[in-house]
Amino acid sequence: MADQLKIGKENVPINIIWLRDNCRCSECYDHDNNSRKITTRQFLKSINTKIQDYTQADNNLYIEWSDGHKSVYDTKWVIDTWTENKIKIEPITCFGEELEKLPTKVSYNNLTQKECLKELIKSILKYGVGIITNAKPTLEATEKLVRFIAQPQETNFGTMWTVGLNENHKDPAYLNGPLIVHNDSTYYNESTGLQVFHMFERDINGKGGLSTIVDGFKVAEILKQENPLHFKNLTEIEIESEYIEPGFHYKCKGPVIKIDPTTKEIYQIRFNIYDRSALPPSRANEFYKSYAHFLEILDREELYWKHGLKPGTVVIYNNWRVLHGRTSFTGKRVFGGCYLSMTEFLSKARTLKLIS
Ligand SMILES: C[N+](C)(C)CCCC[C@H](N)C(=O)O
Ligand SMILES: O=C(O)CCC(=O)C(=O)O
Repeated sequence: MADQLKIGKENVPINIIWLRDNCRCSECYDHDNNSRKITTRQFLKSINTKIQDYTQADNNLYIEWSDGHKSVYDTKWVIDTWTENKIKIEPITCFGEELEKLPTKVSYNNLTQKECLKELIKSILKYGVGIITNAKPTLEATEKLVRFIAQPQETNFGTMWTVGLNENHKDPAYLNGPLIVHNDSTYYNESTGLQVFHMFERDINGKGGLSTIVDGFKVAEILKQENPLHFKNLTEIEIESEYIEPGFHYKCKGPVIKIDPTTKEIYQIRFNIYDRSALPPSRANEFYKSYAHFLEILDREELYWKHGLKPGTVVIYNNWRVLHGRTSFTGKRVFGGCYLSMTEFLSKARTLKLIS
């Protein structure tokens, strides 16, 4: 017997073992707790069962199995799940100017409205950037607004953090030199998902200190167009990032461009010049040539959105996509913010039905 059953108007072929594995009857699945109920032994037996009989009626699929088990499925659910027909928001890759113009700006007071919160999250999913205006420039107010999305992530930098105010972290971010655009926490096993920045205090006579923002997905797209082999190398060759400070020693290996093995879509850029460790990459020559090409693209002016962070305006970046840096500066410059984990951010987007 064939190992597939063709169902629905379009005769979509569905794998039979998978069908049985995903029986949604109350014996196999606990709908109250959203979890499978089946025992190991039942599972091992179910692998070998065949379809005895089946009918399709009223948008349902009824199956009688060779071991006597009976299943009823919603036909559309089966087809959508098997074909991975998900609700999603495709990223739109941007040059610098677009990064400035396209992201949604939501006023702080409107965040209590579900539709406005959805607009903000949609913007982060689409462009990698979301902006909140009319916020009070304090760490407390920033925390309050961030919590509309998810709880801030506790890391070695704290939960809500400030930069420019007696910190004791030994990292160039806390000095006043220029920072080449990068992604943060490339050394964590799961890099932080979102990065929230809010300027609290800036010396009016201070020079520089502009934020530099680049869409990393755009850089990867350009690299792929210009040299598919360089692109492939950066999706395959793993490099290590490392971060050390008293009490902490993080290390994580991975490629610069992470792609989903099934969909082939890019889902993370892991680029940080400062935290790249000395561990030799495999295929070193190929790696360096490809990495140099990535850097050479990063030198192009048209990719940059350059702006001064302002008190009252909170900028949120997808740290798995957007690279951020800054120009060197003089004078007092105090900003704060936090990280949000990608896990929590995506969970929120799902509860708002923006993605599935
Ligand atoms: C954002 N905050 C100032 C808290 C931390 C900075 C972390 C800097 C580190 N080199 C990295 O890129 O991950
Ligand atoms: O000073 C800034 O604007 C950015 C600092 C930075 O890159 C960071 O904290 O990760």
